[in-house]
Amino acid sequence: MLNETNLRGIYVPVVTPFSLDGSLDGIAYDRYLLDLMNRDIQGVVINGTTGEAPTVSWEEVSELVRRTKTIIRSCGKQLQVIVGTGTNDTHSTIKRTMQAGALGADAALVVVPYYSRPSQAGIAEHFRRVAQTGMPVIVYEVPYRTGVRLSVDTAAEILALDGVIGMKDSSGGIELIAALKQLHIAKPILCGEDAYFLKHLDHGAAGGILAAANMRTEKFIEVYRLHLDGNSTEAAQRFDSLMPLIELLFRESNPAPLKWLLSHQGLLGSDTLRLPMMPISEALQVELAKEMGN
Ligand SMILES: O=C(O)C1=N[C@H](C(=O)O)C[C@H](O)C1
Repeated sequence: MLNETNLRGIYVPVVTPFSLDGSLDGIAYDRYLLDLMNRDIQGVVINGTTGEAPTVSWEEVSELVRRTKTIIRSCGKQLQVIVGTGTNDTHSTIKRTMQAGALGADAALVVVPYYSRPSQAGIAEHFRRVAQTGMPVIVYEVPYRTGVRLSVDTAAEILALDGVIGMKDSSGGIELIAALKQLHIAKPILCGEDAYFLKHLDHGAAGGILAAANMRTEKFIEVYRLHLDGNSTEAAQRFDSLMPLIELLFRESNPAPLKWLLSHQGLLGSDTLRLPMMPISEALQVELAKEMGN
C-alpha cells in the first residue's frame, strides 16, 4: 500500500490500448507494460486522463489492473499501482475505490468531482467519505477539465484527512503548490502538468505523474534525481531538452499524440482512440517523428 512517505518519484500514467474495432487490446497492453518494466519508475497510474478514463468501463479497468499486477509479479518488480477511481458521483467513487483495493491497487487517484460544479463543502465531503474506505487516496486537482477549482483552504482541509496521502497537482500553475507549502502541508504533492515539472520540484513537489515520461523516461528520472541532489542547474538543462517533446505531446488532446507515438514505435498495435477523442493531425505526426528521430 502507498502512504505519504513512499509517494514520491516518477510515475507513468499508462495509455489504454484499443484494437482497430475499439475493443480493449490486452495483448498490446502487456507488450507496452513489459517495456515499461525495464525502466526505473516508481509506479504506474491506470485509468488516469492518459488512460482515457471517460470512455473506459470499470470492467476494462479491472482487467488492466489484473494484467498489470501479473506482469509486475512475473518481472519480480515492486512497482506501485495507482488506479483512477474518481467519478462525479460520491457513491460510485466509493464503490470503485473499494473495488480497486480488492484488486490489489496500492492507492486510488480520485479526481475532484467534475461537471456538477459542487460547492467547496461538497467537494470536501466527497473526499471525506472516499477517504473512509481505508484505501490510500491521492486527490487529483485538474480544474480545466473538472470545471471547478479547489480553494487553498479546501485543498488543505482535504489533505489533512486521514487516508488522503497526497495530491496530483494539474492546476496549471505554481500558485496552489506554493500556497500549500506556505501552510507547511507535509503530504506529498506530485506534479501532474508536465511543462511545470521543474517549477513544481522547485516548490517542493515530491515527483510527478507525467504522460510525457512514457517517452524519455530516464531523462525525467535524471531531472528528478539531479534536483533532489541539489544540482538544479543540470536539472534545468536536462528539463529544457525535454520541453520540445512535452510541447508536442500536449499540442493536441492528451493522450492522442502519445498513443500515435507508441504505435509508431511498434509498442501499440494502433493509435485507436474512443470518440470523441480523435487521432492527431498529419502535421503533428511529422513533428513528433522528427523530434523522436524516426
Ligand atoms: O493521466 C494522467 O493522469 C495525466 N493527466 C494530465 C492531463 O492530461 O490532464 C497530464 C499528465 O501528464 C498525466
